[in-house]
Amino acid sequence: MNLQEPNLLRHSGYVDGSWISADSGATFAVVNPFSNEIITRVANLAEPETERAIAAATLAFQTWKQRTATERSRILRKWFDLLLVHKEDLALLMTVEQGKPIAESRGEVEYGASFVEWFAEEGKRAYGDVIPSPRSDARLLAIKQPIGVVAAITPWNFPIAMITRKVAPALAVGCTVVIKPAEDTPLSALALAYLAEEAGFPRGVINVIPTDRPAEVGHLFTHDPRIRKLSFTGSTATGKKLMAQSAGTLKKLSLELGGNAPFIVFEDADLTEAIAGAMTSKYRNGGQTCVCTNRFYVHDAIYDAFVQKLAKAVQALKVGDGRVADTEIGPLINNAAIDKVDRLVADAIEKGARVVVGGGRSEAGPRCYTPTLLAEVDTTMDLSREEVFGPVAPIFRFTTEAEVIGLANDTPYGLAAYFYGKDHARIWRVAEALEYGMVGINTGLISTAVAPFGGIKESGFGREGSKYGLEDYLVVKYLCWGGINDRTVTP
Ligand SMILES: NC(=O)c1ccc[n+]([C@@H]2O[C@H](COP(=O)([O-])OP(=O)(O)OC[C@H]3O[C@@H](n4cnc5c(N)ncnc54)[C@H](O)[C@@H]3O)[C@@H](O)[C@H]2O)c1
Ligand SMILES: O=C[C@H](O)CS(=O)(=O)O
Repeated sequence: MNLQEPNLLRHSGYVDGSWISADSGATFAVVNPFSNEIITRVANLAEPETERAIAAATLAFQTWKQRTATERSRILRKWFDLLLVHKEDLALLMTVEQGKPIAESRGEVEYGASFVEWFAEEGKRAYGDVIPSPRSDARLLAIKQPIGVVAAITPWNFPIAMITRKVAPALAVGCTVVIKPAEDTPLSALALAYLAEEAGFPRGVINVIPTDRPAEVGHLFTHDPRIRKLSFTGSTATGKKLMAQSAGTLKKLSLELGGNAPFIVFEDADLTEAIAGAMTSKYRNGGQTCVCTNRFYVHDAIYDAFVQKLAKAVQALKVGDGRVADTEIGPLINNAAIDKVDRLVADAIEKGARVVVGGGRSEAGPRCYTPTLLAEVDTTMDLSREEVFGPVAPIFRFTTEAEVIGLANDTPYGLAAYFYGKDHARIWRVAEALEYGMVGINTGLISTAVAPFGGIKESGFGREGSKYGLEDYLVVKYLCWGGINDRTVTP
């Protein structure tokens, strides 16, 4: 892999300002999901090294929180600048370890950097309140303070953005962080740490624990009382485990979990716009995003036209090595992922779904799946309930607004939903009726650092990005200041 800055390819953990090997000397392989080749090996850190990272973050918190928001902002801004200067190298590292097309990797570097830029400024606005006092002899205030040491556990599908979306607000308000990236994609996380060191973050403020032993490290994160906040992005199943494990030390939690996004097309929708939105919300990162459409609901009156138009766009998608400039669909992350997609498609076909495009593995690579479109699907099929996390578009029919709202909400998940239509009154009704944390209206792309990202129900809680994203790393302290009356004056 030819990097302009070879130092960005890191093989060690980053603890207390040092690049360290595992105490045991153990390493684990990082594999290119397209070629199945080992890219490199990385230090396999475990509990002892993690304990040292927590100790370092705890010590560093005492001084980092004393810096002014302006001083912290300047270091975050420098980090943002470095991320953009090294965009090409970071994108190549990401494509090689995660598989996404290089154009999407470049986009993610910019998207991830935008959280650093946004919170470099937002950290200066952790405003409190002066409260009108009910007593003449006292003054009341509410101030905001950093919660403390933050543990961040992040997924493989956005190996930069899911980290910066957490650590940028945490660092901006004065918290320190210990990050456990996904075992599939540690290289992006370690490159982030390298550039953070270059930007001037003091030792112990940022720590990265590469490991293929997530449960062991996670157990320490959830049980150590010095960790005051756990921010997790990943599957709902893992989120539930971590929440239960955190109960003993009552940690503040942010959980960004699984999704099952509906995409509704009403009979008055602009079909061209709806097709464009469908392609974006379904096939980005090969369908491996938490906000990807999982179920399409198309009004009966336009069903055939929609299927025909979407099929044409899906057939044109180029599958292959993410390093090739015009690749649009890369490999799935691992064998378990492609086996799951295979299982869900086979189940749907067995239960009567009609394959319009694709329907099986692609010859482009061992973990490549052909972009697939299934028609005449119904709720007996597993893919109507399970998150496919692959390039598969199942298209359901509906006839009334009430029917489709019921279908769309019939899931334990509540992350993102999308719908296309022109009737203004219906837009309000549907936007308010959908039980999701985020709703795209006549658009298939909603994610930005300036808006609150997050779900409800079993998609988790907490918000990332926007002014709301700052609150997840703050605590409110109430000050009641008595003795205000002038005691030299006799009443
Ligand atoms: N809501 C969001 O913002 C968002 C974003 C990206 C992905 N996701 C969800 O994540 C899932 C896909 O990611 P994934 O397969 O990596 O999820 P995952 O839950 O398997 O892994 C996520 C992270 O948790 C770690 N982990 C796994 N088991 C653990 C344990 N017992 N203790 C501590 N850490 C543990 C992993 O090593 C990884 O770092 C999908 O469900 C997707 O919807 C959600
Ligand atoms: O998959 C999870 C990410 O949050 C998707 S997005 O890039 O933020 O839309």
